[in-house]
Amino acid sequence: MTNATRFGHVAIVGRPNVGKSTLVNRLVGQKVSITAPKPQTTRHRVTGIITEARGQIVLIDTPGLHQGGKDALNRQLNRTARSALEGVDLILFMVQAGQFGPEDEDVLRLLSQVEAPVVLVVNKVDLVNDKTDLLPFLAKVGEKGDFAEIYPMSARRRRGLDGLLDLVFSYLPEGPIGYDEDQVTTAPVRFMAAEIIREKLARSLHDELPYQTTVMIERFEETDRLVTIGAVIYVARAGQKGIVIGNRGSRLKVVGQQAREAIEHLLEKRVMLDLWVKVADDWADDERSVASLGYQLPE
Ligand SMILES: Nc1nc2c(ncn2[C@@H]2O[C@H](COP(=O)(O)OP(=O)(O)OP(=O)(O)O)[C@@H](O)[C@H]2O)c(=O)[nH]1
Repeated sequence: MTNATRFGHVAIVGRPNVGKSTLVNRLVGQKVSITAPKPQTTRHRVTGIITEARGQIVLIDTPGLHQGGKDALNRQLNRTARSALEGVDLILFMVQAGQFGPEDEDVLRLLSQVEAPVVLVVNKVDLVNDKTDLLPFLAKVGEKGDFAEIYPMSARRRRGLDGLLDLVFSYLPEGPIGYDEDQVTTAPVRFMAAEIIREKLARSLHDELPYQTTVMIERFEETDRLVTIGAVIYVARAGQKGIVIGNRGSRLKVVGQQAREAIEHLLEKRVMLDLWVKVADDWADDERSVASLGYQLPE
């Protein structure tokens, strides 16, 4: 018997809308707390850390599994996605039960270039009424790649979360945990605040959201009772500004209100949130501006 802990980095990849954020929130929300990327983790964008007695799982975000445009940002995102997948210990490739389309094929293609074991996570099984329908699907998608395991679950219904954690831990190498627990629980939340704002915006805009939208936190001041946050939503073109702001500011107001409430919930403190929308002129086509907005350019 050994009491050694396990520690490793795990990337969750999959086409948009498959349930990745839901899974991260469920895993992180249920087990510990949320963290922001530390300066030294330049290669990996950390979205959450799960700490248990048996070890620590660092969840990695892979921006850039986008399709479509061939502009600088898109190329950059794909490079970022590939480099984010280098050096991870495990990849969770998420698909939706009963669906495997061209977007899933694209993600799969990206995965063929990486070395880490890939677990095929089949999410939203709650949407499949007759579970016997699931078996042929699992068999079919299972043959599309070299998967270490196939794991059906439902992130939204919280079905299969504990099993997934067991599975993930079994793939992580033994080693000391990389983040101390204090740091995890008191970690900076600027990054999360930006993600929350972007998420509320995405929900409000549905498919209208231009993927070149970036949220930057420009001000973050915390006192015992109040957190004051100033954030800028950058859009690529002037025409998109109106979409984000909405009729007489209605959309921005709703997004701001929802984001504020979510951040208050996260911080357990009152939050003052100021949102601005700015046009970052053509930054999607300018690699230097892309870098200055937070995406790293490869050497
Ligand atoms: N029925 C069902 N819906 C789910 C499940 N998991 C996630 N969803 C829903 O699917 C939608 C998309 O989920 P997200 O977690 O935002 O998906 P995502 O993969 O992070 O999407 P992107 O951020 O666009 O890449 C949301 O409405 C979720 O509530 C599930 O297990 N069952």
